[in-house]
Amino acid sequence: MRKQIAAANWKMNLTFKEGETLLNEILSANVALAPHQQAIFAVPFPYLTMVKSLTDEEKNYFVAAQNCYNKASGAYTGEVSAAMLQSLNIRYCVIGHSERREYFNETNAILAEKVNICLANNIIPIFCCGEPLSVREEGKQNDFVAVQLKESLYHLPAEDIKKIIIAYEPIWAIGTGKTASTEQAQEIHAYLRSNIEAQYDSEVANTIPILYGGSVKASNAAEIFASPDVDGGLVGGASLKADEFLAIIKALQ
Ligand SMILES: O=C(CO)COP(=O)(O)O
Repeated sequence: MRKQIAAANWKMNLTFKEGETLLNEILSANVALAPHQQAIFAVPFPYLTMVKSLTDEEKNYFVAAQNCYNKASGAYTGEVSAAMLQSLNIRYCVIGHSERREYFNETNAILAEKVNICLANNIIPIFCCGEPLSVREEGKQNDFVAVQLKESLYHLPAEDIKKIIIAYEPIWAIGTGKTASTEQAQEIHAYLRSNIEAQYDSEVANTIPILYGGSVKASNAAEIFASPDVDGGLVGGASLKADEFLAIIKALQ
């Protein structure tokens, strides 16, 4: 059975204390997750050890970094390496969020390096893809995401790409309150899976969880997650409120 994942992306929000309070509120609800379900909290670097110490991996609650650098180590002031994350036993890292692509000029080629360095350090990339509004309006979204996968993931052998989580986040739906319709999400998730199958095989394609991101909230999560090729969500704004994110965790199928 494919993993079903509710992933919180706190982005650059919350003080340490606010983050700790939010997390404690969520964890104290003790929502039981089935073996194929996971809740993952992608938090700012300074909060990783706090979140790591509070989340119980045996109960399928995990912490993730939001980024790492594409070089192993050295004179890169201000950057954080995958090896550093591994040394904190962090198991997941968001790679290629559209905000990083846009504001930090992360190209598909750089993201391929980040994917490689994560895998080399036993960190599972949560690889983000998704098109801007102009591309959606032209109806070219499938071609757009296909290039993102090809240039950042398709150099990987089957045994490595199988470890990855993909998050499809249409840029026009991020933080806008506008979600892709259930049909739009299912359609492009099915396309992503068929593209992976064409490059690898159906076993690989059916193993990789594909999360939807973009204005997921308590009121729409269950409907979005019900689609056969949507395996959960990567959630921004609604992950900053305990009751909202708890409802999203409970909406996992
Ligand atoms: O970017 C996102 C998650 O990574 C989505 O953000 P929102 O849920 O705030 O739209």
